[in-house]
Amino acid sequence: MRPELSRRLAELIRWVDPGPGAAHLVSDISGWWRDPAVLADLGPALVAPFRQTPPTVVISPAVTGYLLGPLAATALGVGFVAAHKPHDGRLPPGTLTWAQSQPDYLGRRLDLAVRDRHLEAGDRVLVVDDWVSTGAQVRALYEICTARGATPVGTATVVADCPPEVAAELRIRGLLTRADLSP
Ligand SMILES: O=P(O)(O)OC[C@H]1O[C@H](OP(=O)(O)OP(=O)(O)O)[C@H](O)[C@@H]1O
Repeated sequence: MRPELSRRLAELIRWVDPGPGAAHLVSDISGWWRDPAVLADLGPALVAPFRQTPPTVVISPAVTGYLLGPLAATALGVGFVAAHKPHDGRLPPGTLTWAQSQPDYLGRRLDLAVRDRHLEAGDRVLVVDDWVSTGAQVRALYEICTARGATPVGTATVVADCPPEVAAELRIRGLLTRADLSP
């Protein structure tokens, strides 16, 4: 099942020219959600490496992470926590824990925020995202978990496009690497 899923994930990516001045093509991964077999298989495949040390909750950053995190959480039978990227002065309600990321793949230092009441001391947290490049956003989420007294157990991602030492340090497990993809 795993090689078939990997092949379909790679097939379904489209590469798009984002417009004038762009240095390279960007990926359009919307096809992953349009394919019913991929949609059914993604959650179980993402969480498989983490079943022996079961997480108590899944967390994902806005916005594409919100599409994948609940699939992974459902596969594990645990809940899901949304990590917001506040913009336009709009914040989620309630008491929040924040972290600012290191420069991400676009050089952005992003603020990430999680509602305190959804992460508890003792939670074992699995981060889920579609694509990890520098690991900056993952690292910020690990900081939030630690600040709440929770333990990040690792990151499940579709594409682990980060240096091996980053993947090892942050315990990132991906279904694909850049080498699996084109161009
Ligand atoms: O490893 P990093 O350098 O931190 O980059 C990876 C992150 O960047 C992308 O999200 P983006 O912030 O572009 O938001 P999106 O999901 O709305 O596309 C991607 O979905 C990851 O969350």
